[in-house]
Amino acid sequence: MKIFSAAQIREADAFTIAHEPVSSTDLMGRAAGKCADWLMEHYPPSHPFYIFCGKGNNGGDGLVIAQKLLDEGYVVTVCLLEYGSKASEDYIYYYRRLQQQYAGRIREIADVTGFPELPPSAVIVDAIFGTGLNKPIEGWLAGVIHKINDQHPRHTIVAIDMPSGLKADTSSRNTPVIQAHHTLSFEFYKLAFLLPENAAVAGQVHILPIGLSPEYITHTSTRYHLTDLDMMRTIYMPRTPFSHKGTYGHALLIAGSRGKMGAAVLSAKACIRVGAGLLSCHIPDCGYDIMQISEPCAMCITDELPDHSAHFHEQADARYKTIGIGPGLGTATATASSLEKLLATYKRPMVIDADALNILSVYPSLLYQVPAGSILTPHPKEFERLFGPSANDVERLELLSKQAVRLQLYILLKGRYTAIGCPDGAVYFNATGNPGMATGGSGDVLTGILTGLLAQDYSPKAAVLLGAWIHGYAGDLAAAHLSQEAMSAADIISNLGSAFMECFY
Ligand SMILES: NC(=O)C1=CN([C@@H]2O[C@H](COP(=O)(O)OP(=O)(O)OC[C@H]3O[C@@H](n4cnc5c(N)ncnc54)[C@H](OP(=O)(O)O)[C@@H]3O)[C@@H](O)[C@H]2O)[C@@H](O)CC1
Ligand SMILES: Nc1ncnc2c1ncn2[C@@H]1O[C@H](COP(=O)(O)OP(=O)(O)O)[C@@H](O)[C@H]1O
Ligand SMILES: [K+]
Repeated sequence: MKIFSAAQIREADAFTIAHEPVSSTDLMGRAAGKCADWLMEHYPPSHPFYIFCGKGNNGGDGLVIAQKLLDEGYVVTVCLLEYGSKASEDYIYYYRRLQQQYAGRIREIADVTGFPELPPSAVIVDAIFGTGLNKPIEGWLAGVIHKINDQHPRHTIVAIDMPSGLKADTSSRNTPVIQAHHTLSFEFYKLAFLLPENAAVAGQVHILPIGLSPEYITHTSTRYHLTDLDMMRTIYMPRTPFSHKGTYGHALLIAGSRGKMGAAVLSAKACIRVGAGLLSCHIPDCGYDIMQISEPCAMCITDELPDHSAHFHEQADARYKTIGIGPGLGTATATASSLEKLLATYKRPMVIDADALNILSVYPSLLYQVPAGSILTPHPKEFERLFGPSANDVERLELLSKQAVRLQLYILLKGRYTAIGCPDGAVYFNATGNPGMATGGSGDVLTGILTGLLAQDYSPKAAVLLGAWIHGYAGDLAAAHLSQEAMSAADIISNLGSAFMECFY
């Protein structure tokens, strides 16, 4: 799914109005009508509604919602915020209609003292500002936003299109924003919903299709995308009947050190579970029994050193379709030196994670030696060590995209919506996964998955998109069976089979 900017959403709106054709008044009626239907499906008429409206088209949506709820017998109070701006034409149209039938339900608020007392079980609808927000909210309007947020523990807050105060494409850090329980957003995810810094504001996001022009959507390009199952089904490659283990590639995993062999085992298991043909693991001598017993499907090469690895560059030759390096590896000087030698000779796309990334952040010139098309998988702290700090999440995404282009790498920045920067500048957000995956070892599993997919001849782009998806999907199945609390990284691996079955069989 493409993620459009506020300006592109306005264009989509105008294109639809011109080409469907449909009047802008009717498009508002259609869009807001969907919200009213959603509200009536989720809240019976025993809930009194308080609908706060600005004077633009977001406010117009609020007026349409009010009219529909009142027509259906709901108890509605419409709070019009009078902040001096000129009302939009569609707002005026729907205001007149509401005024004719339900004048008694309308209140004007021009000051925070006009904020109503809310009865128990009231539902607040935030139709103050949407994608037309053009400056931070200040003065008494900010007071209203705070008053609404004060109700958060007692009353449900449903935002229309955007929580008011939230900017669609730029950071809204340290500005007043509605904290909604639900956001009913039209047609598209907005970038703002996917940023960790906005975790507290949008609540559950529900995308309501409103029939914006499919032609505009298809032909307009965007930097940001959200992955979905349809996209994954175009990427997934079923195994072929006459194939053999050679068809699916021989991967080399370089991982583990004393006390961190678990990371290597988790990666190895995941690599095998996504279908790599063969897996060899380069591990320190102390890990030999651990690996052989834990994962009999993997072959082992032990380093000359007992506790960490420093000779893996001697192994890393063209026999291997790809290499995954980093989980539990340690950052000893000898390990760093072996990584430097490996990067000087091995030229196929590989997966670089954890301690291998930490080594790169200490020796940044090595970043230029990483084979083009390789996948780096930093969590936010590792990303900052590699590429420096950012003032906010939007700037960090811009940095992600810029570095992916500059280095011609895929950079997978982990999080709730893992963001994948591509060498062409595009950024894909992964839609699967849950907080149960915030547990040691989840990232090691991801490294194994990505390595296993690259081994099978998935292109780096296909591997990184599918890998992030199936990792999160398996995590979601694990959480559904076990709870987010009880699941472990090993349970992500156990659920990879069901994830493939559900998504692709
Ligand atoms: N996507 C679609 O296709 C469809 C979209 N639709 C809806 O349209 C919405 C966008 O509507 P929009 O463009 O009229 O802007 P909106 O968010 O109402 O804000 C404008 C108002 O806010 C004011 N204002 C802004 N910032 C302010 C501030 N900080 N402090 C104070 N005032 C501020 C601004 O005042 P001004 O600056 O002009 O004086 C003006 O009054 C969109 O989110 C969706 O809900 C549907 O109806 C139909 C299909
Ligand atoms: N709240 C969350 N929602 C979705 N995915 C999550 C969440 N928290 C963590 N994850 C995923 O779990 C993995 C954690 O990786 P990482 O931090 O490297 O863990 P570790 O180093 O312990 O293996 C990442 O793929 C990340 O996207
Ligand atoms: K809103």
